[in-house]
Amino acid sequence: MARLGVYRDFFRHYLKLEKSVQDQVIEVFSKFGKATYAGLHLEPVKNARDGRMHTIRITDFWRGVVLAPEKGDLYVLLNVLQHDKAYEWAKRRQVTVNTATGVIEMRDLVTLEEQAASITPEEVSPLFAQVKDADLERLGIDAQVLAFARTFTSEDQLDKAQAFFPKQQHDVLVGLASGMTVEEVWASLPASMEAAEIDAEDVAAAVERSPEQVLLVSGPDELMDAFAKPFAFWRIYLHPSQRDAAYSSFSGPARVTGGPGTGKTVVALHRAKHLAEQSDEAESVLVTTFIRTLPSTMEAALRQLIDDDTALDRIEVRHIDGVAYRVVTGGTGNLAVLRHEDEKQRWTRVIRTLGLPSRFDEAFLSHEWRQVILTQGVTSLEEYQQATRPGRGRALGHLQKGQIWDAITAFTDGLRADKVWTYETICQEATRLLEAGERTPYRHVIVDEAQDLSPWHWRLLRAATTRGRDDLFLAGDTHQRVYDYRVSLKKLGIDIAGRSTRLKINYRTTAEILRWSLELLRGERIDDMNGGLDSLAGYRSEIHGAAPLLDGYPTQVSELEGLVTTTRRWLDQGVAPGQVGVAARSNILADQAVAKLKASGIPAAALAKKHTDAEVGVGTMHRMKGMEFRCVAIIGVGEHAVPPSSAITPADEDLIAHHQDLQQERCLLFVAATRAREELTLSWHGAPSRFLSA
Ligand SMILES: Nc1ncnc2c1ncn2[C@@H]1O[C@H](COP(=O)(O)OP(=O)(O)OP(=O)(O)O)[C@@H](O)[C@H]1O
Repeated sequence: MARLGVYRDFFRHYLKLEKSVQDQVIEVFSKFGKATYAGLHLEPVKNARDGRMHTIRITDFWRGVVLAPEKGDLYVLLNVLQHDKAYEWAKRRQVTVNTATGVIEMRDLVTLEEQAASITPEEVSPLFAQVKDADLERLGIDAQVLAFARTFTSEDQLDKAQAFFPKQQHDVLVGLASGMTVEEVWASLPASMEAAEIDAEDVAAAVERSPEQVLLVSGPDELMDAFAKPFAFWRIYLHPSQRDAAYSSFSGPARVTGGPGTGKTVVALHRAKHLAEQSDEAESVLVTTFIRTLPSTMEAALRQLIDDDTALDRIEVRHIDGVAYRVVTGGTGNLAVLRHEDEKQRWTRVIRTLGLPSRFDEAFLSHEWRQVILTQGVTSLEEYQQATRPGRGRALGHLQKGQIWDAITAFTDGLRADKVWTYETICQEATRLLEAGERTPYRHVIVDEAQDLSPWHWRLLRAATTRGRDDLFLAGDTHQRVYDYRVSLKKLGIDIAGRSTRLKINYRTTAEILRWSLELLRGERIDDMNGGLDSLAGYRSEIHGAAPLLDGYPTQVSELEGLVTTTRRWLDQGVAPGQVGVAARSNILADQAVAKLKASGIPAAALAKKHTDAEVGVGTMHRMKGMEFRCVAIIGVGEHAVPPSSAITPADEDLIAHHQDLQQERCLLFVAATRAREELTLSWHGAPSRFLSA
């Protein structure tokens, strides 16, 4: 009986096929197991560079490319393309066995040879001058790739070679070019083997050794499952820099940074797996974040990633506020948490009772409490008088600080007396309890979207984690910060010096969408949470597609009509409704979009509610955090809506806060735009947002 493997890279391409072709792919291959070679109707490809390339009929117009090793009954579905393209693709490709790891690898042999022939040697110093041939060979670089790589003088040339080099060899070269040592790259290779054990001719054995590249399915059910959740089966293969960040041992806190879509969450998940598999205590690994929607998706992803139930049980995935809540309640009982409206009323009462001047209104006081008092951990008037107020431009005199301190004390005393809490006070209390106690609940803590945590969250995590090797691991990107907190990790006792990895390849978004999105942040000075500035230098995508579409409309009614047309176009192209995301700056507009789509017969639901794969997901830009969709429409990007004036401190009131608010709004639009995998549209009515004018 024939056995089938699916090349993992194909899953990404599969998503873009029309639904009818997708269905036919499943139909053809679900019968695969029952067939013998003769019954498979595999056609050899004439003039192929690799004689193992075959094709199989999917429909009259589409063919699957299948690798059929000479020995055995194992076949690998490599791609599905239109008839002529399938033959052309198969003709050019060659499958070989990597000499260091024994896994299979594929190259576009024809392009590689053409490119190699067109090279004129340059006078500049070569990119890999420091690396010896013997080391490159030990890392699995074969003679053809080695000869070509020796001609590279820039990372740009190496980038371009990605299109035709074998993936693992390319990854090795990228690792070396980014400054990793030969030993570091060697350690990052998935299970390197002794050269003597590798039979370069035995492709079937190599396929068996390549679970990261080929998903071997045991029968039609598993095949259906894989095609029903293609992303899950495709996300496993890690780049050396990702593998290094996820699987290294660090002497203290470490972090991974990188622009949107570079796989930081994937790294965080692999790190959780790695630490849990190594650990021997129950529930000793915490995975946490400030983004409400993330814990459930991360938990589901961990279940897919980890087979061992014992390791899985050692991991707790919890929202950061939930971590604090559990420490304070001890896991039983409830705390009364103040609603936003009630907090406002309490501030108003305090202002009235103390007769504060009108400039110290409820918004000012709640900001001062969070941004200065809680952020710096101020506990007395004396400390407050000394405290600097970065980001709070309005100067305060001694007397005024006294008034504000009285108001804030009255507010917090009131909370205590009435036994009501805010998430901040729960966090403070949890930290106090942990610092006073003898045991820390976690041995390892992994934080995703770390840029959005506040100083009191960091204090809590520091107090909750046993200090030592691999204690804290942060994944984040300050270019995506959409909340107010700017922290210095070092000042909070979290020193990541020398233990930071920056990822550069965006696996989600096309180069066209990325280029457009990056323009939104051009010239912005973005901090790195560690006293310096962050940079996205070298950040890139190797996937290509259409440029974003920008559309202005005369009225909101016509703009929402436009949204319906765009969404229909995507659905007609075969995009599943759940793979379409609609983002708006305000909840009101998001609700209107849901209503309009539904009234037009398009299934849609708010992302805040339980949104299924059969519905277009609509939400605020904040809600889009950490998500991804094949197609994204950002609506209402008008002059007054993005940024909304309510979110921007007036310049004459506080210039620093004004600039920070504007930057945060730009980051928010950047986050929404970079959720799109393939297509992005932005629309507005009236005049466009000032962010679009660049
Ligand atoms: N090595 C890889 N090969 C292929 N796909 C990858 C790889 N790493 C990550 N991806 C895919 O790229 C997408 C983005 O990954 P992920 O969500 O982890 O990125 P991120 O850096 O956390 O993004 P963001 O900061 O925008 O939330 C996902 O679809 C993921 O499966």
